[in-house]
Amino acid sequence: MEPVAERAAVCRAAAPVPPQPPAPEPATPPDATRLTSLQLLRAHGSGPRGLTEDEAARRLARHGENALPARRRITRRRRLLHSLRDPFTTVLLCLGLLSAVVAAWGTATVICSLVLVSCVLRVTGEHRADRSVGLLRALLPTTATVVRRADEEGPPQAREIPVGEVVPGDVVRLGPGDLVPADVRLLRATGLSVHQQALTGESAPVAKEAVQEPGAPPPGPFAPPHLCFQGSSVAYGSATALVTATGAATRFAAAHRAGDGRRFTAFDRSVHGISWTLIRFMLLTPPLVLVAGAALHGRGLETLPFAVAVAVGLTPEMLPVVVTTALARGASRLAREHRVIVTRLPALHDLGAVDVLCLDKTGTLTQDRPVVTRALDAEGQDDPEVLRWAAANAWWTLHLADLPVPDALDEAVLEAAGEEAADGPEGVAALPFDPVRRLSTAVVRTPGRLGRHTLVVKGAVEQVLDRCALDPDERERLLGLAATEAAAGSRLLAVAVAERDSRPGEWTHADERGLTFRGLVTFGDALAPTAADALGELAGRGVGVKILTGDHPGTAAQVCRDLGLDPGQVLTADETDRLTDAELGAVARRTTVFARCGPGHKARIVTALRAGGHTVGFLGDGVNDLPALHAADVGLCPRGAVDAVRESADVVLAEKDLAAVDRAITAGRHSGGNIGTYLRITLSSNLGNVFAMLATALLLPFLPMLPAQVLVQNLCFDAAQLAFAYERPSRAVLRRPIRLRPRGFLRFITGFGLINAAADVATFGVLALTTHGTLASQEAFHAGWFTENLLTQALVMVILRGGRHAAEGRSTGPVHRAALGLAVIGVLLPLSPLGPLLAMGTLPPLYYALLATVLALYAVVLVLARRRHERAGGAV
Ligand SMILES: Nc1ncnc2c1ncn2[C@@H]1O[C@H](COP(=O)(O)OP(=O)(O)OP(=O)(O)O)[C@@H](O)[C@H]1O
Ligand SMILES: [Mg+2]
Repeated sequence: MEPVAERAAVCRAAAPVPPQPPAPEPATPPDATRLTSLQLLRAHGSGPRGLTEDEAARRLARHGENALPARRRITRRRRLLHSLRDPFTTVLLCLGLLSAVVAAWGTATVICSLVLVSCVLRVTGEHRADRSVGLLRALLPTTATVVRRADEEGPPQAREIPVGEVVPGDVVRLGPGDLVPADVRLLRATGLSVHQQALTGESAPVAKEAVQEPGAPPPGPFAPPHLCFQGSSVAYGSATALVTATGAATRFAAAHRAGDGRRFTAFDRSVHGISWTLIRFMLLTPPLVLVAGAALHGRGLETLPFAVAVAVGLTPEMLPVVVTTALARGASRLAREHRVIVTRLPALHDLGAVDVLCLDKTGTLTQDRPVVTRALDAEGQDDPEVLRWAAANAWWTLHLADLPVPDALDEAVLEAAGEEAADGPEGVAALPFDPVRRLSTAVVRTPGRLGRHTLVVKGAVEQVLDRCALDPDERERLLGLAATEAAAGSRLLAVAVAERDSRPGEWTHADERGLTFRGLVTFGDALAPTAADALGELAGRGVGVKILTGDHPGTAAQVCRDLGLDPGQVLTADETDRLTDAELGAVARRTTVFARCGPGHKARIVTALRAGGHTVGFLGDGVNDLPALHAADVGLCPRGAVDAVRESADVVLAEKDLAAVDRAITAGRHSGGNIGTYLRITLSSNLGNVFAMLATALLLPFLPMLPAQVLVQNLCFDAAQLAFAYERPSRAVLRRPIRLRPRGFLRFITGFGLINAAADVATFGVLALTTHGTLASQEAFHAGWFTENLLTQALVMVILRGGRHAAEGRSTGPVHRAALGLAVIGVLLPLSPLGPLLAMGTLPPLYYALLATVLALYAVVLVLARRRHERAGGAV
């Protein structure tokens, strides 16, 4: 390939604006929308030959680092505010306020301390997790190509620099898959389209062009066609542009300072869905207790602190802490052991829930190292002339469109053509490849015929044939020829040409018609070595794999067969276009291979699968995969993916290796499984306690527990349950997608909650018996109830934890140790000096003996219920 410096020289020769002497940078930013290109270059103290390195360094010191949107840090203050806005925290604070209003200062203080502890733990946890994500992200540097000079007299050199070092006034080059590093004004553009989804929500790429003297801009901050913005990326085409604003001064930063524009993912659907159900429960509890107290015992507002405490008892305050800790631990283990980087923590949970994984073919199932195997004419006979035309197309689209690097197919064509590629006819224009049209076109001077130009078009067979002058039979025959080649697993490019009179004006897509078909170039692309095994592993883990490719249906199907995956009936993107979203959802469920997909098709299929209730992961590396990556619950890409893809992926793999996806999914299930177990266990016992307390509150002439006791008990539970973040789940948990389905989940927590409540009520009977039926000693009752609650909680943790230690019959493990601690506190606290402080009395020894019997029975019932639940297919 031609060295970068030479290409910079080409750029200089073609640039319409003469070099400018350096001018000082303006105090206020010039108007990039209205000024002419020349005025704007001058206003920025720059020129088409770029800044000098010294000037760029000065500007970097003045303007600061050009941080990309996804990489901007969240401050601790913002994080704290965010955690206070968490629904549970809000409800807890309201309950605290309510307690303060009725002067229940003890309850109010305990609630506020709970909120404080959970917020502090959460903020520090998230901060630490984010810092490590940030450090890992730093291992994935994103670069921009700038044109700069060593000094005033030096020649312009195009070179890659970290995006953070781009400054206003820099001249940058953009190619397919590049992130737009800052806000820029286009100086020149060829077939440029950009994805502005992060800015405008619009998923289709938007065409952009250089306008030397702009008129009135269209409405909307991101609409001007001659401006591109940080936060967008190049879909296809190329450009040279002037940087007008960086970092916090960009329009994206201004528009998004307020919100973070997150999408709704599987994590939100499950954890948040459950949270809201609980909050409704919580809000219902205090009025219920008050009404019952008033109706049965004629109590008034004095019951309120108890009612509030019961509602607090229901809250899983530690949920955000357990979630963050479990995810952060999983993410750091993945990075350490498998070099897989999770760039958005909740994505790890979603990864554990993935039941459909969509893949592109090239580079994932195959190595994306295509090698030309044949060049054949329309009759299927070898014809080197076809390769020469393909090479002329590849060479001139690469050079005239300023593409930084050739794509893999072009590279293979140039490699196969060798010296001939450079010695071919001289090019005059190029329309670079775009994955929607699946074509690239170059216009060259016709060899030996003055005043004549030849249009050389190469691309997908169907698209090329559509532009050829052919009768339908011939077209069918040529499609058949291509299908035969594809059926052997080859990738294909069709080549067609047309001779035209030379002309001064621009060449456009409209010129690509009436072509003469010249033939096909076929490519071999070896299978990825680990793909076959990984596909088997994924199937074994209950993950359905779907291939979404831009390639020929025959090629895609054969690659699947070679890997031992049954392609079934291949669906082409044209066929999906004829289906409604609902129909596509149904068809997508049973289809494995989708061929000839453009970027929009890939995204639509992913969306249809998600709408059908699947949690979808998407793995891709090309710019044509970007919309689908955005549409999926989890976007994955290899480290070598184009910048735009890597910057928006949730999970970045060290290599293009499907086996790494399998490991990442396992890690996701590990963390997701722990979060699920935590939620199930915590909520079922919380709910059980609330049921029991409500029931006994109706029967007893006094409160079954004092508010302070409820809250201390709650604190003990919370501390013990942090252990779930550290547990190693059993292999059974890792065998299928982890999904918290709110309905099944609620059934679990009410079922096990009722068993828990039954144990509590049995204890109530025991207490009645041991205190000789008088129930006179309230303090003894409270102590007995407290001990029983903590012991049953410890039992539930051990029996329902489903951890590896449980499954493998071993007795150590974080949850086990925490349960033991809880049990010890449950027995000893009422007997310690703290007991009388919390108004707990001593119990007769007989109570402990009877309690042991209740607990033994409870354990048996729990084990039986767990078995039944597992037989019914439920997760523990
Ligand atoms: N440089 C190119 N010039 C012309 N046509 C091309 C070029 N690259 C690809 N094509 C055509 O476009 C088709 C689709 O390519 P695209 O890059 O969209 O998908 P892909 O990367 O092959 O597949 P996947 O989506 O599995 O990664 C190819 O099958 C080929 O026919
Ligand atoms: Mg691709």
